Amino acid sequence: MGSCPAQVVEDEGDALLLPFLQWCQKVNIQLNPKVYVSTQGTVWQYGMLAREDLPAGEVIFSVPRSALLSQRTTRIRDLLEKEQDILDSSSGWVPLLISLMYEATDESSLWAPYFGLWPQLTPPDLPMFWSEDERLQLLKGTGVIEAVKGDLENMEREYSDIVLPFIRKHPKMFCPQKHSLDLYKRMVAFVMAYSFQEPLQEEEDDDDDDDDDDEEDCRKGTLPPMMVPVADLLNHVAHHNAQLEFTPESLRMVTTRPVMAGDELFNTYGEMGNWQLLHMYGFAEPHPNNSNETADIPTATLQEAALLGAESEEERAQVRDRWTFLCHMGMVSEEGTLVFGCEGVLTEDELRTCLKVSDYDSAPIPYEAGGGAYRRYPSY
Ligand SMILES: C[S@@+](CC[C@H](N)C(=O)[O-])C[C@H]1O[C@@H](n2cnc3c(N)ncnc32)[C@H](O)[C@@H]1O
Repeated sequence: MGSCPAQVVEDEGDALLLPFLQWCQKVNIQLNPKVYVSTQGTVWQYGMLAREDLPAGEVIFSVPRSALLSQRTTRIRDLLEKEQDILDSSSGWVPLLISLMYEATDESSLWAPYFGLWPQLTPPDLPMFWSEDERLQLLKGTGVIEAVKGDLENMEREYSDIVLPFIRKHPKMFCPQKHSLDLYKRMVAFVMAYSFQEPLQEEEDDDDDDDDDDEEDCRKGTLPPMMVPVADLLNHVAHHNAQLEFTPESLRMVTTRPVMAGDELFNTYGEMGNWQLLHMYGFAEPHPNNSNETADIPTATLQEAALLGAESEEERAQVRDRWTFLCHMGMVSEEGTLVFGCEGVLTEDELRTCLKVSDYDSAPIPYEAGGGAYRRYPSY
């Protein structure tokens, strides 16, 4: 499958691509010659396109695990392991973020040609970089405003409470001027929009030397995110035509349906509505392309509506009492959300409960279950 870099770069005008593709060859990332990387003919900057027709099931590239950039592969891996107790955080992203700050600011890093694709390490234009006024004006009524508020608070707290003390403890390797809060935020944006999270394997090999590490990594029910060069050049659409597969030796991007010559190859970043895409990736799919689109209504809004509909103080008191009771029971919460997908309600149990709380207990629920739990995102 391997091919020389010049075969996989179409727009030779892009001076950054060729060194990156030469690096890919050096680290044994195998690119199928039937595809090429380009900034021309893609939905957003870098992307991958088919040079020839591709059948479903074709491997378009494979990335050996040694080329992944994670807290396990960075040159500061031993230090991160030694300091893991002070690097613990609710997001679980701190070790990767420190690894990225270290590798991205060192020209001798193995991953320097990878970071070289984004000069000045300019992150995508996520709403977290917009002004608060812009967010309030342009994103009113979406979940993005609250989500970004939480992200910014988390980032600032994590940087001052965990990252800065770590940086000061290791002055030979880090300095606060270079490894600043601004750089930290940009790295968070890269992790948000470019990283991958490997699904947890159900069975662990008992003899595996890495068992203790894996246990540590899995303690929050997910493995930590990692950077996957080349895989992160693919853009996303809901109706995607490729997806990433994980094998013990490598990660492989495989077509999920036939792709015609000239078409862009699209990965899936997950089943996400437009507000979630905007929050995490800074774009939304034009209507009606996003088959994962949802309308999300905070459960608290339903309670407010029930209170407005109550006709007496006694009825209002009843609504409040029932709501408080169900909050105590853990059946609804102030932060909960009702999610309506294109095909039906994705949070049917919560909707049923809320309607009961809201004194509409005799009303039939006119929706079919949409199937599947509402996908949650890391609180970043
Ligand atoms: C994993 S990167 C993909 C590579 C990216 N095109 C680049 O040039 O670096 C994810 C970013 O690509 C862009 N992107 C991905 N899919 C997109 C789409 N369908 N429409 C617009 N932008 C998209 C967004 O800026 C997103 O944050």
